[in-house]
Parts: sequence; structure tokens; C-alpha cells
Amino acid sequence: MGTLLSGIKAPNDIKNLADSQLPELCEEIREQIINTVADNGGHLASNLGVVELTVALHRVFTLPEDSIVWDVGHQSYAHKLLTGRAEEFSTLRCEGGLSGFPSREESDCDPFTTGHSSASISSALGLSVAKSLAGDPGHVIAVIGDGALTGGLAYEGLNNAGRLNRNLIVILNDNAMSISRNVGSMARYLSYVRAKPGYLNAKDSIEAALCRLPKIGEAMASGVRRVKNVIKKNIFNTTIFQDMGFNYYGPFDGHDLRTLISVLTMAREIDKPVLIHIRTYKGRGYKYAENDPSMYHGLSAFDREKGAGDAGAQGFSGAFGETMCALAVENDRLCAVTAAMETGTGLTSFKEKFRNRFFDVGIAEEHAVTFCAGLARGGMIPVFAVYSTFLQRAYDQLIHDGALQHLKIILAIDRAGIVGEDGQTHQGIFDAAFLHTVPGIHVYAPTYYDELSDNLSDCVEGDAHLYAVRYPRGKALFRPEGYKLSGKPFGVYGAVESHTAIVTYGRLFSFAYEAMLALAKTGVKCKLVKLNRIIPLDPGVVSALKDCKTVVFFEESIRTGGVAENLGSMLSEAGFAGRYVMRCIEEGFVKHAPMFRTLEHLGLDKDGMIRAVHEALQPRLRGISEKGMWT
Ligand SMILES: Cc1ncc(C[n+]2csc(CCOP(=O)(O)OP(=O)(O)O)c2C)c(N)n1
Ligand SMILES: CC(=O)[C@@H](O)[C@H](O)COP(=O)(O)O
Ligand SMILES: [Mg+2]
Repeated sequence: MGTLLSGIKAPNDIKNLADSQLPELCEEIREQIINTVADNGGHLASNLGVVELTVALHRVFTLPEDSIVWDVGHQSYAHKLLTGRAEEFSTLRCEGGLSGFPSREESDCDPFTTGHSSASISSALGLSVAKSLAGDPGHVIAVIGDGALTGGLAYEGLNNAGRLNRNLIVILNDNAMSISRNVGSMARYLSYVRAKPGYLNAKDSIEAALCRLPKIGEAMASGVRRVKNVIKKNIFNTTIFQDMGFNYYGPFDGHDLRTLISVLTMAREIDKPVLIHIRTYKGRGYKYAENDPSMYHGLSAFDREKGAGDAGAQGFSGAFGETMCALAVENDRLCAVTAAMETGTGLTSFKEKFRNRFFDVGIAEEHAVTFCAGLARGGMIPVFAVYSTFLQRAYDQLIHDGALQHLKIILAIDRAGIVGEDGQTHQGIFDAAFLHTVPGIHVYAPTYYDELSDNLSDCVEGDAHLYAVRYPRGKALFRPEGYKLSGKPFGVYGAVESHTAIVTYGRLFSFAYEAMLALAKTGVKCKLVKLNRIIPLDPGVVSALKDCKTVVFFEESIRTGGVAENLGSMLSEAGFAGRYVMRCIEEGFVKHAPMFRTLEHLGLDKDGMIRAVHEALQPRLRGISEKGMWT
């Protein structure tokens, strides 16, 4: 670690450095971030883009009295390094180590634990109002990217904040990129604002004025007043932000420390909402990331000298993308919709081949579902490819705009289940539960790529209602020899006459099958029920299980409201008198760790399953047998 950075042991230590040392500090921060992400994986390009901004924020504001809310939070690495977490930074995204996102548990300089986009203005506004009510003078700053500004929630925040008579600073970090190139009218508008010549003149004169601003110290007050006056004269009056009640300043060079510090110092003094528009470059300071900011947005460990290789969409996402292309050739009504996750969901080749049927709607999951409703109403067959965790945003739209209208919308739910290093905010462990409450939906959980294709093509062919096909992050696991697609809602494998049953779905089937084989070798014969369609469950599943003495259900999902609970209640109604054990995710939030380590911890790997079956068969040893049917 660089010498300046290693001297920063606590929040606000940065204030002990001289102005002249700050560029070197920025270099050290960049080095630290590049090396750590090369070792551990993580979000590189976005973090490299905000190094100067972060340094400027920490120079001007005092944490934790003042609060910085990073939108999404994937760009908070420099902030971590400057708030007493430099020593532990090498543990970033590792099990037991620092989170890759802001985390309240980690530091009181992280006001919120975040990972989902477009929420910063709302939460910063609430915090600011609370401070005001409590008589707390602290400032609140929201840093939001141009990509995050495509999310509707951001406008709800802006709308609400516009009339505030208190200092609230929103920094728009405009790098013209979401994960892919930013899309939509707002992106176009920002590029217009950035490029408008009259505007640039104003910017130049503002910058010239700012350069004359004295150093922090005695002369600050008059300097700030002077700059405020100059800025007032040069303010660009016609931005949407100005119209919404914000004082708008910018766009400024977001890599120019002196300008940033001066503007922030000025903005701190204004008892109104202020929006500071800065232009930054994603990947700044690492040539590979500068050249391909999209690939370096978030990535696995790589060789720093050689850079990362672009593997393209692989695993389930790759299979989904290929299937979509194949289906689109046969059916010209098939459309693909993504909420700013084109590459992650495997839709790049669909976009290239079927440009007029591909829609990146920005980070706008609610809109995406309702937009799909419109497409469906107009006779198209929309497939919304979305990560499980982000679909949470669109619950009402599924019910009101989709299910109630009896429209055919297909959800391709990627990253369903444990996702690994992104951790708590990104685990896909809620959809299987909340989709139970969406009337009429059919949800499939393929274990293998050909099952995914089969399910998707059935949905495209099927009647008019909501469908979801949910599949995990990464690749398919063990496939039993001779395993064939059944095309049925469930299948029964192994010792079909046994009174001991394992039930599961999705990728856990692979582990369950291996567990079943291992148990058989030790004389414990089980049947294995694989659920292909998890909502609604086929009544045949109940028939296959109701005479069992012991049923153990493994589910990579939150227990409350999940498939295991639902099956339990169906069995109960059918008069099941055996022991029903559910091994699901009990804790609401599962921390970051490698995906398979997490499954192991949760007892959802092969060994965990073997243990659970043994325990279920010997309940008295654990002293829990008399407690009823469900455990
Ligand atoms: C609700 C939601 N949808 C999607 C994402 C995935 N996501 C994370 S960062 C990102 C792009 C953000 O772009 P921007 O705000 O401009 O930040 P940048 O990376 O460019 O600094 C996306 C789409 C998310 N975190 N939350
Ligand atoms: C910050 C964010 O929300 C995304 O960048 C997310 O981390 C992507 O996850 P995958 O790596 O699984 O595509
Ligand atoms: Mg951006």
C-alpha cells in the first residue's frame, strides 16, 4: 500500500495531507483498487472513475457527521479506503472480509447498506430531513451515476427534494455509461448538456473563477462568496434539474481535484438542494478498463498486466441468449427486454441479430414489466430477462399490469439463488417466495441448459398468463448419466418405492442426486423428487410423497412462503403423517462469500444434504422428534 494511503487510518485523516499530496494519494488509491480487484474480482471501472471525486468529498466533508450516500454502492471502494478500512481492503468481497458495497455493519461512514440502483436521492433526502428535525447540522450528499438516473425512483427523489429549504447535495456522476453504454432520452439529454457550446463557455468561466478560490482556511468565506456570485451569474438555467427546484452547477471535469473541492465547498453553503454535474471516465487510470469500461464494470480475478479476457455470456445466461435467438427466428413476435443488464443476461447476440425486437429500457425494472404488458397487449411475446434480486422492484407491476390483465409476459429470471461475492443485496433468494402470490403465474426451475430451452419454448407456445423460468448464476452442475428431459412438471428418481424422499428443484437437483447415490451406498435408499415446475405444484407431487415416512426438502430460497412451505401445506391437507423437514434459507440476508462456500454453509451442498437426511431419519438423537411434523 502506498505511504500516503497507509497513513490514513481513520475517517477524516485525509485532512492532514497537504493539497499538493492529493494527486499522489489518488494514484495510490487507484493502485490499491486495481491490485485488489485483480486478486479478488469486483467492480473496477466505476471505482477508478470516482477516485478524485471521493478524495474531494472527504476533503470537504467530515464523516460520519456528514453523510455520503453512494447510489448502488458498487463505486465505494475509494470511500472505504479513506474511512479506516484500508488495512482490510485486501479482504474485499472475500468470505468474512469487506463487502463490495457500502455496509452499515462495516462502518458508521456508510449510512445505508446498498446494492440496488437509483435509491440514493430518496434515502439522502430522508436522512437530510431527519437531521433537520433532530437539529443536526450534518450535510448529506447523494452520488448518483447517469445509469442510475434512468431509474424512476431517482425522479421520485428529485421531485420530492426540489422544494427542500436545506442543504442537500446531489452529485451526478456522468460517465455516459451504465454497465453497457447508457440508453434513453436522459442519456441523450445529458450528452446534449455536456456538449452545448454556450454552456461550455459558462463552464469555463466558472472553472476559471474556481481556480482562483483560496485554499481552505481563513480566506475561505470570502472566496466561497465570490465563487457563488460568479456561479450564480453563469448558472445554466434550463436544465431539467433547475426546473425541478435544484441549483444546477456543471458540468465539471470530475477528475480535476481543485475544481471539485472548490465546487463542493461552495455547494456546502447553500440552503437548498444542489445538483452538481460532473463528467468522469469509467476505468480512468487503467488502460484496459478505459478501453473497455463495460467489460471492466464487474469482473472476476484477472491478470493485471495482461488484462481480463472476454469470455462472453456463459452458463445459463449463455444458454438463455442462444435459445432466445433460436426462438426469435421461428417467431417474429418474440421480443427481448432488459433493464440495463444486456451482457449479464446473455442478450448481446439477440440485440445484434434482432435489433428492432431488443429493448434496453435502462435501470427501470418496474417500467420493464409494464412495458412488457403493453407489448403483450399489442400482440407481442415479451421476455423480460432480469436478475432475481432486481425483479423485486417490480412486484406490483407483475400483479397489476401483468397478472390482472391475463397477459402473456415471460420472465427469464437469471441469478436465481445464491450469487456469491456480491452478497446480501444481490442474492436471488426471494423470487420463489414472492412469485407464489402472483395469481396465475407458472414458474419453472431448470437444472440444465436444455431444460431451460425447453421451458422457455413451452412458455412461448403456452396460453396467455405470466410465466417465469428461473435459473442460477454460472454453469450447470453434475448431470446423471443418461438423464433425459422429461417435459413433465416433476420427475421421480432413485428408489421410487422408498418411504424416504428428498425433494428439490433447480441446480440443487445435481447435489441431491449425488447425495442420493452416496446415501444408497450406505444403505439409506431414497427417492428423489425433482420439481421442474415449482408454481403451481402438480398434484402428482403430493401423490408421490404422501405415504412417505420422511420427506426432506432442499430449497435455495427463503423459507417463508417458499416452495417447501407450500408443498408442506399441500401434504398436510392431503393427510400426510410423516416427518417433513425443510432445509431452506432461514436468515433473511446472506453475506458475501464464494457461491459454493455459501451453499455449503447453508447445508445445501451434497454433504449437507446427506447429513440432513441422516438427521431426519434419526430425529430422537437430536431431541426434536416430538415437536411436530415440520422442522
Ligand atoms: C435495481 C438495479 N438494477 C440493476 C442493477 C445493476 N447495475 C449495477 S451498476 C449498474 C450501472 C450503473 O450505472 P451508473 O449509475 O451510471 O454507474 P457507473 O457504473 O457508470 O459509475 C447496473 C445496471 C442494480 N444494481 N440495481
Ligand atoms: C453492481 C451490480 O449490481 C452489478 O454490477 C452486479 O454486480 C452484476 O452481477 P454479475 O456479476 O452477476 O453480473
Ligand atoms: Mg455511469
